[in-house]
Amino acid sequence: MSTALKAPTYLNYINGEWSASASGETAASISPANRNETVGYVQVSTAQDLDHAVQSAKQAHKAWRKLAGSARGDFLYKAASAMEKRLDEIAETMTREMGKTLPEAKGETARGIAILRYYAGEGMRKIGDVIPSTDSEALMFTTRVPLGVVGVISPWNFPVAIPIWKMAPALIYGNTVVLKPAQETAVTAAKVIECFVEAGFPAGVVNMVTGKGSVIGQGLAEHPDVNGITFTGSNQVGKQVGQAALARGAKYQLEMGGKNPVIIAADADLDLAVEGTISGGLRSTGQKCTATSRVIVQSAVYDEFKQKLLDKVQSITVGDGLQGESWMGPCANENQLQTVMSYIQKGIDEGAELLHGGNRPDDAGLADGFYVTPTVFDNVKPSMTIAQEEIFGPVLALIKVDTLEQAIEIANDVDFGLSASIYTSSISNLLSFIEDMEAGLVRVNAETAGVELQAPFGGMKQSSSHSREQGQAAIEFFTSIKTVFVKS
Ligand SMILES: NC(=O)C1=CN([C@@H]2O[C@H](COP(=O)(O)OP(=O)(O)OC[C@H]3O[C@@H](n4cnc5c(N)ncnc54)[C@H](OP(=O)(O)O)[C@@H]3O)[C@@H](O)[C@H]2O)C=CC1
Ligand SMILES: O=C(O)CCC(=O)C(=O)O
Repeated sequence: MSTALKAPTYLNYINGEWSASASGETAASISPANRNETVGYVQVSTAQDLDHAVQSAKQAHKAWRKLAGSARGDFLYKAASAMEKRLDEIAETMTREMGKTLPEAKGETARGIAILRYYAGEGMRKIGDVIPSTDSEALMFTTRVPLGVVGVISPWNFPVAIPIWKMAPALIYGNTVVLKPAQETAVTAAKVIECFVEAGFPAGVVNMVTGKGSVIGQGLAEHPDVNGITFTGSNQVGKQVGQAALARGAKYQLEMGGKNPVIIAADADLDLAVEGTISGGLRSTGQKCTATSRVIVQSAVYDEFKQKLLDKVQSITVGDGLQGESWMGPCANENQLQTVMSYIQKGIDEGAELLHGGNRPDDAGLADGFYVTPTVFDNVKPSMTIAQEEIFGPVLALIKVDTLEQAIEIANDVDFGLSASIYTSSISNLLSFIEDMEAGLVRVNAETAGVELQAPFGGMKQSSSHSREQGQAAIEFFTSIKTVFVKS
């Protein structure tokens, strides 16, 4: 008799209850470290399930919006405490389901908890301004009201932090939520929702429906009772979501791709720059929208930087993120692995020189996972595909330039504008960079990734719908301003 336990099945969470989809269908969520391991089964939901969740959220909104902000905040504090107790378990599930290493998963879960606490506190902060009226007998001020029902469509690369940095501000400002997490990481999402359930949110305030993006994600974007849609993911899907929301007059917010550059100036601390390039480009297997992808180096230090970078990249251990010795886990899914491999081939075909990696690891123990070795290309021209398109994998493209002006020009010569960094010791270099770089996040002597939850986050150009998430900026999306004029 087999003693192997079947992986658990996770349900939708609708109107305060865990329920199976009307479809009767489930999908296996597998481990990218070993395709033969199933982490859990998740619901493949229908439009009918989604509608039930949206109607529950609409009904619950009536009472939720009437609560004091501090009372809503209490629920978020409780969710944070529930999650803190389960930090290790949730992080381990994330690593098994998505592939990032356990320390990264723990860091992300801790960040989710901190985001919940940050927005819990927002319930006590001001939501308007008094504005002097031209009528001396009148009182004029602004206040803010929630949108209503908010649809959250989240990706697999930050399965805890992204849903939370969308749901927590939505909730604190008085909206109710329907979450559609990426199907790849729906087990981790279910565990996040379990923490909200433990916090005792009223029925219908928080809902989760798992299923295909084309059915549940698109369904949310098109649903007439969903008042706001917040999305993080690919450019292509983001634009579709935005168009669907716009077509029916709903508010939307899109965070999409990046093609983030790091500039290494001739006066940089090269050891620091190497460290930041590796951490920014290769942690999470390069699957961050803020990941470093283009490494633009001044010719005076190009060879020295390249050698130092290679020395470090060669020592990276690729393996199962649950194993302590692994520095870099697998790609999150097979599609992503194939995308990365095809970009590597394109790089070779277009004439870039493959300096390191570019293949699957030859360790037989990794054959069932979606692993790729950390990859460095030399002699990359700014017009090459690997210097223009988001790869979302552990691939660094080295580009040589003579001057800082040239570096910034090349850094800006892409469709995206999410994050960018420079390593330099010169004030005039860093001032030019801050002034001229077209990116929503510019960082000096620090890697391109690394978002702080209390600061606005979002991109320029094709990277976003030009709104900002996180910090106090979140209030702009999740509320509408009401201008009040009172005369006795
Ligand atoms: N900016 C970022 O942080 C991210 C960027 N990406 C980029 O996107 C590429 C593809 O990744 P992928 O996972 O396919 O990203 P997607 O944009 O397809 O997925 C993001 C979210 O959108 C959902 N979705 C998919 N199709 C639709 C639709 N028609 N309408 C509404 N929602 C939908 C997905 O659901 P489901 O998972 O169920 O399909 C998921 O929840 C990556 O290679 C990377 O370049 C990916 C993830 C995050
Ligand atoms: O760099 C980060 O911490 C955030 C990255 C992010 O938002 C994303 O990849 O979607």
